[in-house]
Amino acid sequence: MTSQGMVFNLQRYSLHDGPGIRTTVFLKGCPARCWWCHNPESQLPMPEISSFQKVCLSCGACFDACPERLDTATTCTLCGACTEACPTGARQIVGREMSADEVMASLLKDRFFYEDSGGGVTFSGGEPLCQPDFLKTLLSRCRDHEIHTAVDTAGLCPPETLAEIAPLVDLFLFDLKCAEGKRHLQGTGIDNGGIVSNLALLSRLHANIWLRIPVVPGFNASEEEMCALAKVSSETPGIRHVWLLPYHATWTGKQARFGTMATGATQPAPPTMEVLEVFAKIFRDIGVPTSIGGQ
Ligand SMILES: C[S@@+](CC[C@H](N)C(=O)[O-])C[C@H]1O[C@@H](n2cnc3c(N)ncnc32)[C@H](O)[C@@H]1O
Ligand code: SF4
Ligand code: SF4
Ligand code: SF4
Repeated sequence: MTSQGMVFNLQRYSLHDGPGIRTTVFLKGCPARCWWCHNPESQLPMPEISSFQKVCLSCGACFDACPERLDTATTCTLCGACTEACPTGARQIVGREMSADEVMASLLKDRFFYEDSGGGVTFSGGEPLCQPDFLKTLLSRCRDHEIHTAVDTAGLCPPETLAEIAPLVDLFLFDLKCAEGKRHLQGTGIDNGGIVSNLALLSRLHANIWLRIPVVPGFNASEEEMCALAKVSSETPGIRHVWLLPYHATWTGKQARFGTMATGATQPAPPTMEVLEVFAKIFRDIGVPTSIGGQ
């Protein structure tokens, strides 16, 4: 099993990625390009330079320090000279190769919080199933330490990978973003056929799945779409709970940060609580336990 992987963040005291107090390990790399993704820095599988314009003083120190004169598109070697020269932290390298030992040392620091709160460790991203060997190593090591694990995934992997990982995981947070194939492709850049069949496969292998649905205006925030997703939820045996995650617009600041533009993205207003309650009722009316927000 691989003992090295590409990590872009380790977030301690996380309260929204499963039960209790958790540490969330964000693995870098995702084949999808959801335009609303609040972690755009997770998408490329390799380290990258970020430049957060909101805290940039335009002082030019990064330009002066860079042997390539900031020609990042073609010649950046990720040497880090610009990030060291930056006085505000506006310029950073995101993503670094970490060993399983390093990650575990960090996770074990909080094991008493996990035990006291009924929490544990969540692997997210990016798409954590894109680094299956590293993920397997970390899941096995957590199990050795009796740490509860969750995997936050959009099901973007071959079915064999999912089948191998499933027995090592205590809880799946599985995203199904849209039941309608064409709309899914337009919003995420990925066909949902493999995701739907992976969810069906997982429901035969695992009895503890929470389905998470980001409610994104202009993409899936309609009664028609929620009815279709509610039907899938009620017909999929392992789904214990559905969470409707209200869209939020933190991605807009980050898009500036990474210099990438989302496809055709305007910034919609987040859904109101009234609308979310109407959507939640659609699920509850057919017997699917449903909450609003992440846990
Ligand atoms: C960044 S994703 C990483 C895991 C996996 N790739 C996925 O999409 O499920 C983690 C969670 O954040 C949610 N999410 C992403 N962008 C969001 C946004 N702008 N508003 C609300 N939830 C968002 C996703 O739907 C998913 O449940
Ligand atoms: S990491 Fe190095 S090469 Fe890349 S932009 Fe910064 S200083 Fe230039
Ligand atoms: S060094 Fe930092 S603050 Fe100065 S121009 Fe570069 S990114 Fe902006
Ligand atoms: S699948 Fe998840 S990580 Fe990948 S782009 Fe979509 S929200 Fe972001």
